Parts: sequence; C-alpha cells; structure tokens
Amino acid sequence: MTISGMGNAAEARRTLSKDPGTAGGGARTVRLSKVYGSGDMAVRALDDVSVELPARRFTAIMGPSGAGKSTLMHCVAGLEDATSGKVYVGDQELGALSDRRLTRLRRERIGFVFQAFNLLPTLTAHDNIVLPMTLAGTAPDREWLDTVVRVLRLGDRLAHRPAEMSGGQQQRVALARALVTRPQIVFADEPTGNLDSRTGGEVLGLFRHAVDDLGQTVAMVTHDPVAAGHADSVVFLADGRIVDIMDAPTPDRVLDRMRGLGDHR
Ligand SMILES: Nc1ncnc2c1ncn2[C@@H]1O[C@H](COP(=O)(O)OP(=O)(O)OP(=O)(O)O)[C@@H](O)[C@H]1O
Repeated sequence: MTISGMGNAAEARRTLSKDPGTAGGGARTVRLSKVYGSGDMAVRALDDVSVELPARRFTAIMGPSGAGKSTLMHCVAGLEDATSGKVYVGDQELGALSDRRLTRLRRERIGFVFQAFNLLPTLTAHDNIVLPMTLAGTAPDREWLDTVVRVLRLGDRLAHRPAEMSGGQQQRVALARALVTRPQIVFADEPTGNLDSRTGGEVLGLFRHAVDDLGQTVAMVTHDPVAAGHADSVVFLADGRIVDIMDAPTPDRVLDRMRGLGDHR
C-alpha cells in the first residue's frame, strides 16, 4: 500500500540511521506460559508459547476470543510477568531486569497504540505526542519529532485537543506518541477496531511505513482478515497455543484459517 503525503522516506531513514541501535530490534518468547488465578480458578491464558516477532517486520496476531492474544502482547511488552518461560526484547531478557530497568526499557524501546487511543483530553495534540518524554523528564529530539509529525501529516493539528480531531487524526496522534521515542517495537491492540475502513487503511499503511521506511518492528492484534493482510506474517493463537504461522498473508487465506479455528466473525 502506498501512502500519499508521507513525506520523504529516505530522509526519515537517514535521520534514523544516525542512531541505528535504537531501531529495528525484534522480540521473542521461549516456552512462555501465563496463568491467571490459582487452584480451581486458574486460567492458562498462554501455554508454552515460543514465538518470534522478527525485527523490522509487521506481525499480526489473530485467534478466537480468549485465545490469549492480548496476554501475549502484554507479556512481550513487559506489562505483565510470565508465569514461566522467557521473553526477550532484542537481546534483553525481561525477567532478568529489576522493575526500574524494566520500566526504562519499556519507556525507551517500546511503543503502544491502544484501541481507545488513550489521549489526554485536556492536552493538545503536540503535548499528547511528547507526553512520554514529559513524564520521563527528557526533551524530544526536535528533528525526529518534526519528521514524525510530517510523515503522519499532523502539522496543522498540533494545537488541537482530541475532541477537535477526527477519529483517524486522534489515531495518528496516538501513533505519533508511540513513535516519537523511536521505539524498537510498536504494539497495537486492535488499532483499527473502531475506525471506518478508510481511516483503518491509513493506519495500516502507517504501520507498513514504520516497518519498511522507518525500520521499526510492529506487532498488532486484530480480528480483521483485511487488516492482517497488510502484515508480513500472521501468528494464529487458539487456547493459549500457537497453532499456525502464515507468511505473506492474504485476507482470503487468513479468513479460511480463522474459520478452521472456529472464529466466524
Ligand atoms: N487479568 C486476568 N485475570 C484472569 N483471567 C484473565 C485476565 N486476563 C485475561 N484472562 C483470561 O485469559 C484468557 C486469554 O485472555 P486474552 O485477553 O489474552 O484473550 P484475547 O485472545 O486477547 O481475547 P479477545 O479477542 O476477546 O480480546 C481468557 O480466558 C481470559 O478470560
């Protein structure tokens, strides 16, 4: 998919290449299990999952409701502890980190785009975008911020508050916020779930752009075979286990596979 008005990708790549160490890392799990609760109430949300989210690739995560998709993303992003097994972001094993170092790794290497955008209503688009840095007490890299804003076509929206923007614009602000710290990995939980198909298509195009032109790694949970068709590969989960991995997915093939898993949405 090509995106109009994306700015100069070669320039973005050059900007990025100044600091190659902060972009392009992947993540993986080794025999990851996650159990919620205990005894009779125990739920095994992830069961012995070994999977790779390769660097500079766009991976979709699919599967029926309750399959463990969000749990997998939360564990890989360091938002939840593993019950057993290991999670690596780049070469770093998350379980080996103190809380403080884990928080720092999350802040510096990981970006999140949640379905509900999670923008603060009283802040302008600009202040929402730089919020992670404001919270961390650091200053944004002006040149990089300008690049992200230009690529995401937000230049004329920076002074607006979320209520003054369309859903697609708010999603782009959320994406800018996830990208501005130059995270190695961007995690997105059903990012197109609430969007009309045109805006959803734009967001998916932005993820492709982040991977192909900005050298980032994207992992996205989705129920939508068309959305998954934008990814490089699809990881299928069912009952907390990986049941298939599909490279070069098309919406038709994804739909067939989903039907086979009993997800008829
Ligand atoms: N905090 C929690 N406490 C207890 N059980 C949980 C918790 N979070 C998730 N679960 C359970 O773990 C399993 C996997 O949940 P998860 O949210 O990862 O699935 P999902 O594939 O993302 O589902 P959906 O598509 O409906 O969002 C489910 O059975 C769910 O009820």
